[in-house]
Amino acid sequence: MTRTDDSRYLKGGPVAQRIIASVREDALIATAEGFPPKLVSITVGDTDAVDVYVRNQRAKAALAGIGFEERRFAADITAGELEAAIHGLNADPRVTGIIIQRPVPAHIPIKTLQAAVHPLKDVEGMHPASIGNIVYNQLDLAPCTAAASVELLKETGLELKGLEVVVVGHSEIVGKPIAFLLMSEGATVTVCHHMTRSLAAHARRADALFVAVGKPRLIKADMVKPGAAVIDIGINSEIGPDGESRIVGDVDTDSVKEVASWITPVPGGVGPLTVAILLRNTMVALNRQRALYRATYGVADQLAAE
Ligand SMILES: Nc1nc(=O)c2c([nH]1)NC[C@@H]1CN(c3ccc(C(=O)N[C@@H](CCC(=O)O)C(=O)O)cc3)C=[N+]21
Repeated sequence: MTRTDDSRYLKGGPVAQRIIASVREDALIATAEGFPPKLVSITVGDTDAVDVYVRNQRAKAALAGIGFEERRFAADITAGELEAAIHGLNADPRVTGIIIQRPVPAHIPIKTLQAAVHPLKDVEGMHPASIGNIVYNQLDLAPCTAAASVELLKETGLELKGLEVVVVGHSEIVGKPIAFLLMSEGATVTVCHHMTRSLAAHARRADALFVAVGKPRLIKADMVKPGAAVIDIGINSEIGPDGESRIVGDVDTDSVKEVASWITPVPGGVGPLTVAILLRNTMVALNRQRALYRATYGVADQLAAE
């Protein structure tokens, strides 16, 4: 490949900046109209990956003109107490969106908690109703990492209709939503997982290869079709040769970038864009709430706008 290294990289930063600038415009207008958006992040216990994500949410929410509040709960909180806190946030009209950071301690049933978040405030797109909407092709509010991954594929300019896509990983928060989002775009999607018999045979067919399994450097150059787009969603920490901890993806970037036409770097790829999509989802949630408010109370919104 004669292209410079840099041009192969699908960087999340520039796309995230574009999205955050657009979100900021809408957020400032909504705030001026008396409907300031506010995102509440729920963390239970302590995990590094969550702290990194929350830190970036706080920073980017400030840039986007969206209020941000982190609710931290001790790891020994009961599911009932947490559910009560969520219902309190559901009922609070000042709260636009609620995200429950994963993982939560083993004794907390995450699916029950996720379903406790009101669908109108489900800015992660993980409520069963939100996932159902994706199956019905309503894509304006999708799980953030999945939506960020598809957004980066669109940056390649590849025609998605009929595109041969392989998704490695079938998690409910990333792999499965990516498959549904891409099916909605007309792609031909294969989903691989730990029971798949020959991962390499499937991966080598892919015009676009999404990898979200949490295994450092799982995908090697001989598993990638020449010219493919490779979207690396892995966020693995490992100790580098200098003894320092660093973040690496699920793709062996140095070798794969010699075969692929596009590859997302880790860090600097899907991660920053995930945060921007979360903020865009917060504005989608606000607009849905205002539409419901208008439909329910009619003149109330006009009065607020005068
Ligand atoms: N309900 C839920 N949804 C999530 O999407 C979710 C979660 N829980 N729990 C934690 C993981 C982790 N996660 C990250 C997102 C972006 C970066 C990110 O911005 N990474 C930057 C580097 C950040 C830095 O080093 O400051 C990058 O890749 O360039 C990191 C981690 C989302 N997660």
